[in-house]
Amino acid sequence: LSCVRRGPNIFRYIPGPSSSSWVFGHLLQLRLPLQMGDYEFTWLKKFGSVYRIKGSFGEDRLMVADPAALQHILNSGAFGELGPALDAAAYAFFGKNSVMVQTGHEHSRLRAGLNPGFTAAAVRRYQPIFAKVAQSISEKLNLSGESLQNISSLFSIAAFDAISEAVLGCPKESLAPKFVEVNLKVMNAAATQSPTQILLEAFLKFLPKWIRRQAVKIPTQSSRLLRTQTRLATEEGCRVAREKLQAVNEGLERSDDIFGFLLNPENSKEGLAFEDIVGQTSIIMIAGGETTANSLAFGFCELGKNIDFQNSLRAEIHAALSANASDVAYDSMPLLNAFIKETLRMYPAVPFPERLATEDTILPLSDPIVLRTGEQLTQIPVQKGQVVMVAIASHHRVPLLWGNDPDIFRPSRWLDGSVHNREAIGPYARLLTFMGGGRTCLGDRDRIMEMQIIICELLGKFSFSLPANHFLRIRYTETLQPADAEGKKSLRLDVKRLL
Ligand code: HEM
Repeated sequence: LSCVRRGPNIFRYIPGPSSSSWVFGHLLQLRLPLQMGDYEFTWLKKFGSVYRIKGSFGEDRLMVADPAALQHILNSGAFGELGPALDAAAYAFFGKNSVMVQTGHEHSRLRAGLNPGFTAAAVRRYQPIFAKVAQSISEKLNLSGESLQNISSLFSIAAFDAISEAVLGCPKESLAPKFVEVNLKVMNAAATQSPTQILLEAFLKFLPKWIRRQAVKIPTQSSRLLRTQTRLATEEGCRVAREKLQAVNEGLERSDDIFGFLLNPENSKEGLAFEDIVGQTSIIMIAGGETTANSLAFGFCELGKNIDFQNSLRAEIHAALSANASDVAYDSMPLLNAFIKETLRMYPAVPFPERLATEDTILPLSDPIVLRTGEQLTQIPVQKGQVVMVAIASHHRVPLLWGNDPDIFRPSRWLDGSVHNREAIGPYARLLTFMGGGRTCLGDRDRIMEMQIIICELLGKFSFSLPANHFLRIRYTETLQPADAEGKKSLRLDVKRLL
């Protein structure tokens, strides 16, 4: 039964959807559907948790949602690089020194140096920052005479404020206005995904990595914006870091934000250089801000749909606040945490990152697949150079793992035993939202805390409902984004102050 067929042609026999476009394969259906998952989740139901799709120009790719295969991809070291398009995008968005574009020893060195800034103890220091940011959203809602609010843009600004204070140690008002403006614009640039862009990316895979990474220099409007953004991020990161070092030289106390912490040689046993630290400004500001803002927005949309659940969650919040408003035990609130987990399950910010096999390897499978030939396969041989999709969003909808209604937003699944208790691959709640293995997201702990604090503050004081004729589009724009019918980032909710 457990046969392993070797040779490059094995993929031909792996079932998957048929494609009518040799040029695009399935990339348009995957990346530009009206609603994210329109095709992907149908394929998952039809072909199971590992199937073949077509990339551009006839390329075969695997969509992988199977737990054992994902464990291998993320932890074995055999998939040591990002896929070509993701690598070029990460390089363009985050710059050449960012941890995400490093590989091998250099990646491990940077991770080891950065980790101490993101431990649970470190994250607890940021709690007052998140509380302040949450209150500022409340104040904006209080001051606004309108009940209809674009919640997603409020969350974007708040998440940027939070990251700016927690990481750089300064309010966004003290950053260069151009830097702030460009950062807030840059995710909208990602939203300009089009067939042309996907085609351009398709050509990149034929080029060596160092040339591919120069694609950001092609003089288009969006690459100009990205270049400006990484330049300004490095300049602002350098300026802020220099000011911190100077303050210490003048005998002032060290700041305990992430940069301040990492610039202290006592905290960085791996000896991070100045450039190593400031080189992370862009990834932290962009990856950290938008992902959180959009996750919150999707969560509030679900609250707007389910008023009964919203009321129950609010009752839990009021009880926790009245028990101890100055030190809320967020992790001990069952509905709050079930709600956050369900939001991150249904709306994983990065739904299908690519990985490249850097050596020949064998993918083990939890669930055998049946080839077109009728043969059953418990392992798939993968050759060096093969691109696979880490199908996070699909993994989160495999019925065996999450219960028989995985397409439904149902926080109670986390409380009634529907969720699997297999070995976790990712760092949080058996989800893969923050990835897993050596490239696990660095910001997972503080994002959970930020979400807990913002949800408690807002739900404690306001009610949220969906306006009539509401339409939410879930767009893939490198990350998942809530959008209106025209595809513009937006989520409007009716907000009412509670008496
Ligand atoms: C809800 C919020 C967030 C989500 C869902 C999220 C998700 C992810 C995912 C899926 C990856 C892996 C991408 C890949 O390798 O293809 C990643 C990487 C990363 N994230 Fe996050 N992220 C979030 C917030 C943050 C925050 C707040 C920070 C920093 C303060 C952060 C910093 C990073 C960094 C530095 C990496 C690169 C790690 C590496 O390549 O070794 N993220 N994130």
